[in-house]
Amino acid sequence: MITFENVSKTFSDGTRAVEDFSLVIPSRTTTVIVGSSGCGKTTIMRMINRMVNPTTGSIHIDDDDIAKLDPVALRRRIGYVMQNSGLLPHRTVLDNVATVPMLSGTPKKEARAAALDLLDTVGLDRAMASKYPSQLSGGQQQRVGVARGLAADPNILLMDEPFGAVDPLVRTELQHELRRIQNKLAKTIVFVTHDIEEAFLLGDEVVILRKGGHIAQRGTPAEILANPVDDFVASFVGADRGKRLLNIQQVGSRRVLVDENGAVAGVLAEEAADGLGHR
Ligand SMILES: Nc1ncnc2c1ncn2[C@@H]1O[C@H](COP(=O)(O)OP(=O)(O)OP(=O)(O)O)[C@@H](O)[C@H]1O
Repeated sequence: MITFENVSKTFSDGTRAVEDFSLVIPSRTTTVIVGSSGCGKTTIMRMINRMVNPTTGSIHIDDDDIAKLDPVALRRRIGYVMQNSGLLPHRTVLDNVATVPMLSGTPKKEARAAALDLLDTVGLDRAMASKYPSQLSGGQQQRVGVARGLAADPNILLMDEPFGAVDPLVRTELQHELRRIQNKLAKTIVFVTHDIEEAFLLGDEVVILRKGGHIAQRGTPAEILANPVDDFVASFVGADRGKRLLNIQQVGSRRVLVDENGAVAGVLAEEAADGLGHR
């Protein structure tokens, strides 16, 4: 569990990035922090591993006040995946993944063997192990980035717009891959994005921010969609434009769901079961 208590951050140039932010992030679930550019998402995330220190307030990981922990040791036990993978260009894929465990004292052979297993976990062919980052596609680089984030077997994984720079098809693939990995590993994932679709797909809990890190609403995707608390949230999730409204349309003996443009979104599950399962 990660607890923010009345956390504020004012940068040295006077920018008040985050004002009085309080949040409890439950363990072993994915919490997505979503909001427009500049609302403070990255600042909030970076305070968890002390890449940024709060001006006031406190952050606890379970019972530990992180201000009292050594930042380097803290960073080594928290996975971090960023938008442009941040891979070391002159190291192979395998060594990029094995580096952090080795810095923490894992013997080289063991770290490399674990890194190969991690390539399997993130869906990368082991043949990629000896390649250099520049020889990989953007999507493959992000997979390596995820493997590297998981390499120290951290309880907490911070992900800062990790799929923001890849094309939409690969992005969808990576999002589904992350769901698969999370179903298996159950880490405490804090994921930052400006994309509400991504937030709803990945988040067990979604936290929608306004500027200054003010929480507009938090809840499960279903709770937020069913009851946007105000016009800001309704607009952010597209509910105000009827974007989320599905209509039931009769097609022969079945009913399908269509979106606001009349495009087919799916079929009701019990009818699909009747129609497809009991033929
Ligand atoms: N090192 C810094 N010094 C001064 N101001 C900063 C610094 N880092 C961030 N800021 C400012 O703090 C505010 C919040 O920035 P932050 O990067 O947390 O937002 P964000 O929601 O992650 O935005 P984006 O989606 O564009 O990355 C912005 O106004 C930003 O310009």
